[in-house]
Amino acid sequence: MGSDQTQRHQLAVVDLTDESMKPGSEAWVSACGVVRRALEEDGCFIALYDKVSPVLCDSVRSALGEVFDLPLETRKQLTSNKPLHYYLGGSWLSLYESVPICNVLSDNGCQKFAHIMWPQGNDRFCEVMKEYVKLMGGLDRVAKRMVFDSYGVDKDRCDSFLESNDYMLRFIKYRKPEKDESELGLHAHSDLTLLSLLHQLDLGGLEVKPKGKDYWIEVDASPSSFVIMAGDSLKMWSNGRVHSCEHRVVMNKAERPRYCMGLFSFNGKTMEVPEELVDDHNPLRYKPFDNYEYLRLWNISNVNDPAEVRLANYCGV
Ligand SMILES: O=C(O)CCC(=O)C(=O)O
Ligand SMILES: [Fe+2]
Repeated sequence: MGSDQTQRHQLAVVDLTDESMKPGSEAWVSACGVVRRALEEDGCFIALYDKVSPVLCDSVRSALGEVFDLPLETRKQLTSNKPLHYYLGGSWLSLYESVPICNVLSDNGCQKFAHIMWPQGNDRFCEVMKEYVKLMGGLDRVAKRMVFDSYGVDKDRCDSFLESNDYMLRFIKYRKPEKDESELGLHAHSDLTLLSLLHQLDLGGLEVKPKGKDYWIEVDASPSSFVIMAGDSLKMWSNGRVHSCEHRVVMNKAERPRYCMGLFSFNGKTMEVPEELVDDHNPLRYKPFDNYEYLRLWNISNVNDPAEVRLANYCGV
């Protein structure tokens, strides 16, 4: 281990602000290769994406503040019949807290959330969040199209897959640790998602462990970059080729609370490994997969299991 090794290993950066980045173009084909390698080796890459303007970022920071200024009892009202789509915090998550907007890309996702948080209404909040999640949703779609392209799965299949994707946005906050308290904001884990898009709008603290390595890479915070991570469900879809990104949050430099936004995607329909990803060298590893049933099986006793073990237990061939 050691800082030497860490410094030599840099996460891949893909510039999506580049106007020439259109499907089929040279820039696109080359970026698809970078994305595939990054997801297979590190489970993530950094997307530079300037569509979320500095003004919008400021408004999103204010929206985060507004959500966490509400009484705890109000924030805890966020429940859903979908597994893990509820308020998280307290107990073993001592510094971390997060509040979800479920079905956030549906027409009334933000309004439903705002209505529970502010029964008198909050039109400004809805306007800001709708604009923000539309842009983040666009980024998610570009990333998935790149993944499909890179494995030779065609656009129509990608479009029909995207239609059944379901999105949750989380407002995430970590309080500053007290003196003598652990600085671990969020323990090492991989997400159960297809993709997780993380926007460190404020302070850094996110760290990623590349596949098979024993060191962590710090991910710098920047309003114009997003961390795009593969979760267990994309690993399953890719027949195990994509690495479900191992990550954690460390609050060792924070003199104030840390805020972050996360867009998490799941699939609403049963998923199967595409035939393009199965051959003699890569025999089928997973049976058809129900994303929500998989979420339902998650619990505190398997939180530390590697994605590999969780997937093998749930849908291994
Ligand atoms: O706060 C972050 O940067 C990461 C959050 C995270 O990993 C999660 O909510 O699953
Ligand atoms: Fe995570």
